[in-house]
Amino acid sequence: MLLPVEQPEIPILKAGSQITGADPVILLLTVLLAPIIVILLVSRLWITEKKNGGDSKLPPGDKGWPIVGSTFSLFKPHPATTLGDFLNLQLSRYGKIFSTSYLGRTLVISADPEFNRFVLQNELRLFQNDLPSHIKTILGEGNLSFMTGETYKSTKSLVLGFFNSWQIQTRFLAEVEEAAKRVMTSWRQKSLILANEELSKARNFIFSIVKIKAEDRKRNSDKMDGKESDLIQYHLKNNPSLSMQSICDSVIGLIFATLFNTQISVALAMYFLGQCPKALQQLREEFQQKMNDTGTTGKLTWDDYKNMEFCQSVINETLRFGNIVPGLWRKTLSDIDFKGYTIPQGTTVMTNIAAMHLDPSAFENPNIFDPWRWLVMKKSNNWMPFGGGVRQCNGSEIARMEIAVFLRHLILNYNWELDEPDHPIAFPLITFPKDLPIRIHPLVEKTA
Ligand code: HEM
Repeated sequence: MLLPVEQPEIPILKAGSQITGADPVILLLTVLLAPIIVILLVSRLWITEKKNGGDSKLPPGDKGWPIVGSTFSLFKPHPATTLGDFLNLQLSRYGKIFSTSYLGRTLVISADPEFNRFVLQNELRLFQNDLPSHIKTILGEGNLSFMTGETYKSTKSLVLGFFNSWQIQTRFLAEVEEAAKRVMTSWRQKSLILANEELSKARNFIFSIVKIKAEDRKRNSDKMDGKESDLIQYHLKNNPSLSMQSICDSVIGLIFATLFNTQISVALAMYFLGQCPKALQQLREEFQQKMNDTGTTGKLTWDDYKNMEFCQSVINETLRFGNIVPGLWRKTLSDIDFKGYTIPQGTTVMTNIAAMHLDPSAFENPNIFDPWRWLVMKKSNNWMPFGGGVRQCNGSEIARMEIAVFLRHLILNYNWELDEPDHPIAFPLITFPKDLPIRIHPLVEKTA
């Protein structure tokens, strides 16, 4: 029987955060400045409205408070497997495309798959990436996601195809297996682990391999033999105008942010599978069957990985229900007409991927972790964990393979259960507040 995954209440105030007393000077200043602030807020909002040509053809919606708009409601932490109160309310009031505002700017939010595909497929022509600054700060500069215009186009052309090449897939597979093995072996000495923290060690291990390679290339850039055996060499050969430092920065920046997504995906899969023993058992049987079929010494091949149907379904479902990237941010480059609405040039648009993933009209019982649905439906227009259009994730195949490798090592070697309640929170990046404490029990039979 499938059980809905527990959706806990999220505490808003932390202990010790209450206001304990009021300074008279601050009170006086507040009274004097309050009317000025209100006038500034209202006029700022009015100016913004004027600049956007009025609201007449914008999708309907609630603008929230002056200047701050709906910022606090929009970014309020909530379980990653839900949409949160704000989005649920707006979607039920205004439908799948609605307007709101954040930090004095109009924001259109869409849960409509047709509109979202239109937005993502018209990147660079009608839309441009427009991440909020706090997300940029969290992810770090030097990331391809923040580049726009010509810089983006030339950098993208360098990485395009590279991540999907046969060579990188097979080479990366060996490195990921090594990272998974190291981490899992170290667990043999423990019974209680903080899974998310442990997985970040694997992420750092993979990251350190890239860093060592980048530094090695930097020292030996004049001795290159012309073979494009990795991304760093590829950059060196094909983009000689880029400085060595910026090549290293871009590769490191790129890998660092993206490895976080994979780390959290594995943690999410462990969390979901831990609550769904039937799926865990079926996955274990598939892994064991594959090992028996190939008679290998435990090493996973690319073909094995591709042919594990239930494992692929578990990954699809984890990416749907976990909502690792809940929304993609864009800005309109011209006025956009869609379904009777006009969205003025310069408006921020958020394609809300989480709302598509949790839409009951697209997924039956969307609040249930049900990997079996993918054995039947195979694919869905509403499933977009890797985005779409030119910015679609270049590492989707590598990410899926990494998740499969980690799950395989984990499931063939351990049983586990949650030691105390924890739940993935959208904060805005996904986090487990307690780092996912799990109790592990080594299996003695077949190991990988
Ligand atoms: C489960 C893990 C991952 C998820 C859910 C994920 C998701 C995404 C999403 C939604 C985007 C689109 C961003 C946008 O449109 O603004 C993206 C972009 C990207 N991802 Fe991933 N990603 C994952 C792992 C990876 C990995 C492991 C790599 C590389 C090894 C990678 C490389 C990239 C790159 C290079 C882009 C930028 C594409 C561009 O801006 O043109 N991703 N990813």
